[in-house]
Amino acid sequence: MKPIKWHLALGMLLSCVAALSNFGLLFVSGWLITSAAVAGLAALAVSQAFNIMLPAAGVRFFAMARILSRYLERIITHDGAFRLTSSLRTAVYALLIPQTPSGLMDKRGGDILGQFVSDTETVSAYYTDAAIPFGRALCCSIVFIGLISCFLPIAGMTLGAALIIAGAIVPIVTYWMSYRLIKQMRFVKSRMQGNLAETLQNLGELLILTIADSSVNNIKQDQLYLDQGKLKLDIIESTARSLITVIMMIVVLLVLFQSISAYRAHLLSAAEIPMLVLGIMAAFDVILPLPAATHAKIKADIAEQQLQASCNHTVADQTEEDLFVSPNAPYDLVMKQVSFSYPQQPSIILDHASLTIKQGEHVAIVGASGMGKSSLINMLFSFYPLQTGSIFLGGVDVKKITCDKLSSFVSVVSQDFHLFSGTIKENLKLINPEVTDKEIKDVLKIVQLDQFVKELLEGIHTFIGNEGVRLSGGQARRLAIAQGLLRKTPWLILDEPTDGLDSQTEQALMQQLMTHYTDQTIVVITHKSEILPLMDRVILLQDGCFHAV
Ligand SMILES: Nc1ncnc2c1ncn2[C@@H]1O[C@H](COP(=O)(O)OP(=O)(O)OP(=O)(O)O)[C@@H](O)[C@H]1O
Repeated sequence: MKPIKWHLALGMLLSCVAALSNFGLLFVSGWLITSAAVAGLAALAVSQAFNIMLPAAGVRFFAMARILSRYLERIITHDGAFRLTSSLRTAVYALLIPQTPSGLMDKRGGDILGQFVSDTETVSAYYTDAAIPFGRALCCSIVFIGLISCFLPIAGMTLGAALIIAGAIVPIVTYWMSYRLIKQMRFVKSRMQGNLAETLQNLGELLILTIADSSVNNIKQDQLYLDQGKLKLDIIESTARSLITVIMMIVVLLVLFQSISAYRAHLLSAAEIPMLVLGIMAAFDVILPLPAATHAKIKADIAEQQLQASCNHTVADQTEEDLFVSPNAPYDLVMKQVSFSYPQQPSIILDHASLTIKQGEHVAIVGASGMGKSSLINMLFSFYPLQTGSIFLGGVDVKKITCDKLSSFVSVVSQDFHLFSGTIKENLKLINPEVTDKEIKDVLKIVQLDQFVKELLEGIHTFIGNEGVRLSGGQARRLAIAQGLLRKTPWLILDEPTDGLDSQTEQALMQQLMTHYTDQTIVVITHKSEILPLMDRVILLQDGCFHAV
């Protein structure tokens, strides 16, 4: 973060230099043009050679400084904003990941994606779109008032009062008028993104159920609200800008009258009158972007609140030392007096339940639907806190084992497994890059996919589509099991591994697993009674307790 800070400070400095150069350019040009007009350029050059050369050089200097500083400012500030976005995204990602999935339980995928992409961008844009305009306006205003006061103190005071009204009061009123609307728009935008993501994801089902139209209508309505909101914000912003312009015109007129009076009193030369007037106009150049900057600030404030709310959930209270905690062999699982229910859910999944599974055992967990068999995986990985009791793996409380570490000991093939958009081989290599073609062949044989792959024109190089859409449900599930097997962990948990398989393939798959993985602990969560005889032990989960069958 330290190098970025310097980057951001340099951007702010260059932005101020650009604004001061612009002011200097108009200020000095005003003097030069009028001097030339009043005295006649040739006569002036002859009579006041030094005085004409100096402002002319000043004009060139300020013109060059303005171009150069604006160019450098753009490069530095935008580079700074990109760096800020990337470091913010990294930080948000690092905070979001450990919460999975309990901290994100009340959020939708589209929402999280929207937050990750647009909120981080909006917060970073605070720097270019809000911090720089406000910082520049503050710093430069002090310089402008000081300079104008040197020539005509009353003009400096008039400018000061006007800058306070235009640069502080107008933005405060803009903030007050826009905050609620922007907040509501942020909410509607997030809802629309969520709806859009879900509609696209489930388009097939929505079309079959003929409810796609209502989804599309919801999205259209939200878009309409956003368009109308954008129009209102534009009106507020342009009204505020117009108000600033009106204030500027009034100040210009006032300063003009004050300058003429000062000229008559021989306190000011004729050439200094347009210089002050042009200076006043240039001073307002730093105030005009403030209504837009106010909107950027509101958006960044709201985005920051949302990000903080998302990132502040903490799940496992692990310490730095826990990063080095590892289960010890033998990797037996011991559950002691565990009680568990999901947050804000009345049903009790486990009620002071105890269970031991020894390393190398092949165990089936059965029970009626909704009893909480799959939830055991969430408990093992500490995704949700237990109400009572503890779970130990290899003698270590799983609460102390980081998710990363635990997953190097336990592979889970859940019911909602995930396949990547790529080939069969790529999906397997992604899980274990070291895996050889021979190992791939062997594992495909174990999961009963060898024959199917042999018949494919491109074999293991066949593209399976997003989430494996080009495979049947049973084939996709077996590929997911192959992924789990290639992780080569001491523990393998398979949630409904034979769902969607004919009984012959089911038996062949389970037999292969049982004979090839004798050292591995295999826990199968299942409803299929046909595979139970192949297991060492069957455990029934009923009414929050484990029962031997
Ligand atoms: N993430 C979650 N948040 C809140 N409640 C949940 C969550 N996951 C599951 N549940 C609830 O917990 C209960 C147990 O669900 P679980 O999926 O563990 O049951 P199961 O025995 O595996 O069911 P099935 O055999 O049908 O797969 C259900 O009532 C379910 O609604």
